[in-house]
Amino acid sequence: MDWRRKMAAEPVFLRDDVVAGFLSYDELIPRLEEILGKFSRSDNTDVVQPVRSVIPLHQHNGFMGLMPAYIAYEDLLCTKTVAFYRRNENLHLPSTQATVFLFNPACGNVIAVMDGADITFKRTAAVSAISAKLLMPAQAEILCILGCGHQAVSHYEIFTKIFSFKEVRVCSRRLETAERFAARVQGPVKVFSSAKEAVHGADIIITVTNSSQPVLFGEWVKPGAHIAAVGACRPDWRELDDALMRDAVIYVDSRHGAAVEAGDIIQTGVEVFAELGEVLVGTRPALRNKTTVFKSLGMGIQDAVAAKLVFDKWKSSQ
Ligand SMILES: NC(=O)C1=CN([C@@H]2O[C@H](COP(=O)(O)OP(=O)(O)OC[C@H]3O[C@@H](n4cnc5c(N)ncnc54)[C@H](O)[C@@H]3O)[C@@H](O)[C@H]2O)C=CC1
Ligand SMILES: O=C([O-])C1=[NH+]CCC1
Repeated sequence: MDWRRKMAAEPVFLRDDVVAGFLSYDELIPRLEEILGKFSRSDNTDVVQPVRSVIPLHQHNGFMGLMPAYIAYEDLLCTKTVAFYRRNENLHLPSTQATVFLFNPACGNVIAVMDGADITFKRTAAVSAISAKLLMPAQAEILCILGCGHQAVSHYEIFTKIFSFKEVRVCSRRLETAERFAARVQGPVKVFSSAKEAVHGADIIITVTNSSQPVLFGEWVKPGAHIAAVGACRPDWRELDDALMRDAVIYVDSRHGAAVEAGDIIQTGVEVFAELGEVLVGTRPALRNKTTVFKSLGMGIQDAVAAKLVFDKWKSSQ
C-alpha cells in the first residue's frame, strides 16, 4: 500500500448514553482534584493547557470554543469543541453542544470521539462541588441554585449527593422552567419566583444561567456565603454585580482563563486571590469565613481526565 494512504485504526465513537453510563462522580472528583492541583503548582510543566480559543457566532447568538489539553505524566492528549447557543433553550435543544476527541499522542491520530455533553455537565458540577467542599461555611444549611437548565440539573445531583442541606431552593428567569426542574429532579426543592427571595439567607449559591447581565447582587448575599459562579464565560457577560465581586474573595479555575474570559472579573478589575488548585495543594488558603466567589470557566484538562475515565471503562468492557 502507498505509505501516504496508510491509515491508523478507526476511532471509536461513544454516544452520549454510553459516556454517561461510564462516568461517575465518585471517580471524577478525585481525578479533578488531582489535575487541578498539578495545573496550579508553580513548578508545573506536565499539564499543558492554553486558554480556550473562541469563535463568536454573533449571527446565531452563540460561540464555539476549542479546548486542547496535554497531560504529559499520563501521556493524555485531548481536545473538546464546545458550542453554546442561547437560542437552543427555546428550541428544546441543549444550549451546550460538545464533542471530545482523544488522540494517540505518539502519532496524533484520533482514537476516540465522544459526545461531550455529559462530560461537560458532570465535570463542571464536580468542580463547583470541590469549590464548595473547600470554601462554603462549615454549617451550610441552605443551597440556592439560580438558573434551571442543564448545568442546574448536574449541580443539583452532585450537591445533594455529597452534602446534606436543610433546604434547596431554585429560581430561573421563567417560573415554569423552575417548576419543570423541580418535577424532574429526584429530591426536595423549593421553587421561588424572585431571585432576591431565593438567595435570602442562603449559605451557598450556584449561578448557572445563560445571562449576560448580573443575576446576583451583593446586597442580597449573606456575609460568609460561598458562590459558585458557573455562567458568564465571555468577557462581556456578567452574572454577579460589582458590589459582590468587590466584597468577596475571588477564586478561579485558571488565572489565565479568567483574565481573558471572565466578564465578572475583567469588568470589575478585581484581583484573583487564588486558583482552586492552589488551595488543593496548600499554597493558598481557603478563606471559609469570608464571602467567597469561585468563578468557574471550565478547562480542557477537566474534560481530558473525564474522557480518559470513560475511555478506560469502555475499553475494559470490550
Ligand atoms: N464554567 C463552566 O465550566 C461551564 C459553564 N457553562 C455555562 O453555564 C451556563 C449554563 O449552561 P446550561 O445550563 O447548559 O444552559 P441552559 O440554557 O440549559 O440553562 C440556562 C438557564 O439559565 C436561565 N436564566 C437565564 N437568565 C436568567 C436570569 N436572569 N435569572 C435566572 N435564570 C436565568 C435560563 O432560563 C435557563 O434555565 C451558560 O452560561 C454556559 O455557558 C457551561 C458549561 C461549562
Ligand atoms: O468549559 C466548558 O465546556 C464551557 N465553558 C463555558 C461554556 C462551555
